[in-house]
Amino acid sequence: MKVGIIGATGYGGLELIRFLHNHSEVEKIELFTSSEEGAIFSSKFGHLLSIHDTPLQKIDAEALGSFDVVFTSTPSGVTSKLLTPLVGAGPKLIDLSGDYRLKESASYEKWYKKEPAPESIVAESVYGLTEWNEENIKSASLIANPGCYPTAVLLSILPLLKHRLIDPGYLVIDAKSGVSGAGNKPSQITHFSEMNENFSIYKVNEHQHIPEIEQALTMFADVDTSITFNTHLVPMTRGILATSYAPVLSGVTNKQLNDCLIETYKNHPFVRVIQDTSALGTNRVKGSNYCDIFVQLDERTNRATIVSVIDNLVKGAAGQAIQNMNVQNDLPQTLGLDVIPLFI
Ligand SMILES: NC(=O)C1=CN([C@@H]2O[C@H](COP(=O)(O)OP(=O)(O)OC[C@H]3O[C@@H](n4cnc5c(N)ncnc54)[C@H](OP(=O)(O)O)[C@@H]3O)[C@@H](O)[C@H]2O)C=CC1
Ligand SMILES: CC(=O)N[C@@H](CCC(=O)OP(=O)(O)O)C(=O)O
Repeated sequence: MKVGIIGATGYGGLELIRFLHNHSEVEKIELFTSSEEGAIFSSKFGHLLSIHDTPLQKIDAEALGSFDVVFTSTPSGVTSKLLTPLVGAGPKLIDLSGDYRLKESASYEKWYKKEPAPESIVAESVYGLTEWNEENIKSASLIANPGCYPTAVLLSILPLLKHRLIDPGYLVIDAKSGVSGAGNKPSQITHFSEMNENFSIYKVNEHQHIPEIEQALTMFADVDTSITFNTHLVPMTRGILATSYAPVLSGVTNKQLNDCLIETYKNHPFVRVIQDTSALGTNRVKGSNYCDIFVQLDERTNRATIVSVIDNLVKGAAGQAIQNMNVQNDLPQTLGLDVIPLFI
């Protein structure tokens, strides 16, 4: 396959390159830029010396039309403008931004405060939460890859909601992310001297992933609810840990909660149900496409504590995007992604 990456110089783009380089069905990877046309990639990113010594190319819809797959790993609001000319032009499209995830334009405008993508294109796009939408992904021409937080949260709570084991009315989700989640553009909140030795909350009750999570709960678990969801920045580079709290429904046991997760994911290689909290942390998934999940019933309060961890740049972005490319092209889901987490 011939693959193009728009936004290759960003963190998501670099991770796409890292995994696609080892993908046995990818023969060619070409890199596209909005700002650095002609620059030799490895002179900008020295770790790719003798691996990607090719020049960055100008984004050109006509040239991209001849590719089998095109990934966009560019900012929300910008992406839909770049992708519109490519829709229906030939390549299968996989977008890592938020531009095609929300089905209602008004919701996108409200939460992203940007101009929405054309409605007809959004209607055609398929939400790429791989483990939950495989059949639709197979035939998708445009995949809206999920956000990093929604990936972590949804994989852990969807089975329990779908099987009516927890109460959807009182879902509280507390999520923490490493700084690479904010991309490569420096800002006040990610400035080393203000982020280091600091643990902060941001976008309180107004994170753009709230409507995405709620939409997916309706789509996959037939649950219509409003969640409390808040996000925190942790002074580390990679990883998300999300803890969700929900009352269990009458009579539900700890075993039922765990059995539900184990049964749901028994044939899904990237989701691991963890029984022991000493094996739960962002370093257990770092650099890999795994999502580790854990659930425990607090019998004192009758509430479930549900935890999930991912690497935001892999299962939360580039890894899941390649997993989706594999499904879309009838390849084994693990192709190119079969790596052991970094751990240390
Ligand atoms: N970081 C994360 O953990 C996750 C990110 N995402 C989403 O994936 C996308 C990429 O994220 P990430 O790689 O972190 O972002 P980065 O900010 O690291 O990189 C984005 C890249 O997009 C390109 N770009 C910037 N502005 C424009 C523009 N106006 N027109 C065209 N290209 C532009 C730039 O490359 P160049 O200048 O070479 O064109 C830049 O390197 C974003 O939409 C993000 O929200 C999703 C899940 C997780
Ligand atoms: C740490 C950090 O800042 N993380 C980002 C996640 C970015 C992302 O995935 O946003 P999209 O929905 O635009 O793809 C955030 O909280 O906004």
